[in-house]
Amino acid sequence: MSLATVPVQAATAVALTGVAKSFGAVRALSPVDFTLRAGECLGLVGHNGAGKSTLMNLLAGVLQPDEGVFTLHGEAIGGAYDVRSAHRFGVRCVFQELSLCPNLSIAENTRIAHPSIRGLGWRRAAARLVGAKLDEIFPGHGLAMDTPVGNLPIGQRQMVEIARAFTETRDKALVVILDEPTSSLDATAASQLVSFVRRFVAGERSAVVISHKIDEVLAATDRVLVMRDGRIVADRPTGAFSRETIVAAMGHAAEQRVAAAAAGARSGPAVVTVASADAASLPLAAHKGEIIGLAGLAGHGQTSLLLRVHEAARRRRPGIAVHSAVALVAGDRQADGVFPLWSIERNMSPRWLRHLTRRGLIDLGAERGRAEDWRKRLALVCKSIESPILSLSGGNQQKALFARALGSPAGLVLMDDPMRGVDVGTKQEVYRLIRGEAEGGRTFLWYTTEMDELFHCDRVYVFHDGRIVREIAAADLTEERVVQASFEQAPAGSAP
Ligand SMILES: Nc1ncnc2c1ncn2[C@@H]1O[C@H](COP(=O)(O)OP(=O)(O)OP(=O)(O)O)[C@@H](O)[C@H]1O
Repeated sequence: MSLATVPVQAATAVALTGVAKSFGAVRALSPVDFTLRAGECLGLVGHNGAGKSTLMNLLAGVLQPDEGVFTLHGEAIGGAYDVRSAHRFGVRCVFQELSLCPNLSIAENTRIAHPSIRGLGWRRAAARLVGAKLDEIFPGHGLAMDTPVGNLPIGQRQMVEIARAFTETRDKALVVILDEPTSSLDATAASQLVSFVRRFVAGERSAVVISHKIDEVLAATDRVLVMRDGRIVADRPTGAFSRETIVAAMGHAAEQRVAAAAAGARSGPAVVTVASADAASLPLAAHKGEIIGLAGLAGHGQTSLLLRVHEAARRRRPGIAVHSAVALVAGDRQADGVFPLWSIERNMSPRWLRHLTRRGLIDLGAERGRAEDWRKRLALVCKSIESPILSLSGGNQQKALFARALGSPAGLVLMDDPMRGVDVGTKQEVYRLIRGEAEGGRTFLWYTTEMDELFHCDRVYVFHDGRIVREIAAADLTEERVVQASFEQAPAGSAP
């Protein structure tokens, strides 16, 4: 990187001037100028693969720029800039692909990010610091600091990653980057985080929020930068944007709500039934052609139900009957989704292969053709579908998982909060696809933490504490009903 001093205003916390980054032939970032002011919460939005994470990984010292000048808190960086230098300047990052070690406890993971916690009793000190931060950001989180992180569901892991980034020792957190911080949080935790970030920047500290949840960006930020194909294409105070103008600046067509509830969808045969576990839980049934939403606070049994149904398709599970082949779109793509050493194409095709086999041999041409078709349908941004899956941005990896499930012949598709990190334009395409597939007779069980997505469902089951406490038909669905039911201890029957 070429280094020189650039003049900056006193209130500028970060100025990156003319920074560019390529990965081989992929130009991830054209030279861009980026500034972040002290006391500001900046929203960074753009389509999947626009270059948001790359730009922030440069600021976090994870990647080195090909060219450009860095100035932090008025000081021009005069040498190599890496993760350690970023930490010294108070730059912290909450990564989209969580960076916690699964075999270590919450306290031990905190120590890794904060080397100044040392000496006798470091574990207790780390537990106290991160525990206090969790209490401050997510009151009522209920986490024990000696729990191995790998035992936590993804939403709680995301909370730990966030609290760890904001934890302060003698090293202060001055600039915190949050890359898709609420992608696995339910609405309550997400709004706790937004309130905390507003308090955080009320002093002279700054935050950058990367998100595909546009309403959240509008609520949390002071200014919004829109990126497109490695460039910054719009930079305005948040108040000067609306949801529609942000979506348009990203290069997406205007959003349209897909018609909900296919009339009479329920009349088909049951594809899956789950008996009630006890008197405090309702049974579940999904019929051919139905889109069934699973709602409630994160971690209240929705994912575990999907996994039990998935297992029941292979071997008998008490109380669950599955009358179809199943495909799963994993929500925790790092743990359950991608095959990290395989190409994009190979990651898409495992569920299709049986149908692409001729005389015991895989028809590679057909596999390639189908993968190319899904690449186009989902606007997957990549140089080639033969590239490694890990060369894709997070949202594009998620699209490959969609292609794997939707391209399979399975009659029942299980979706575990599958839109994590997927951009607004692709979501619209996927919603249309799901509705079209349902009309063609496919059944969907769809757990989502995004309230808006429940309105694409024909019926919704609300979970609390591992039980189904409410069934709501599309016609009766309101946000208030879902929120109210999320805190119910026992079934209240169908909505009136
Ligand atoms: N390690 C890598 N190797 C090759 N290409 C990469 C690598 N990391 C990122 N890219 C490419 O750089 C481009 C920008 O990716 P980036 O992750 O910055 O996008 P993004 O805007 O954060 O997307 P998303 O919303 O999906 O997270 C993409 O085309 C991506 O495929």
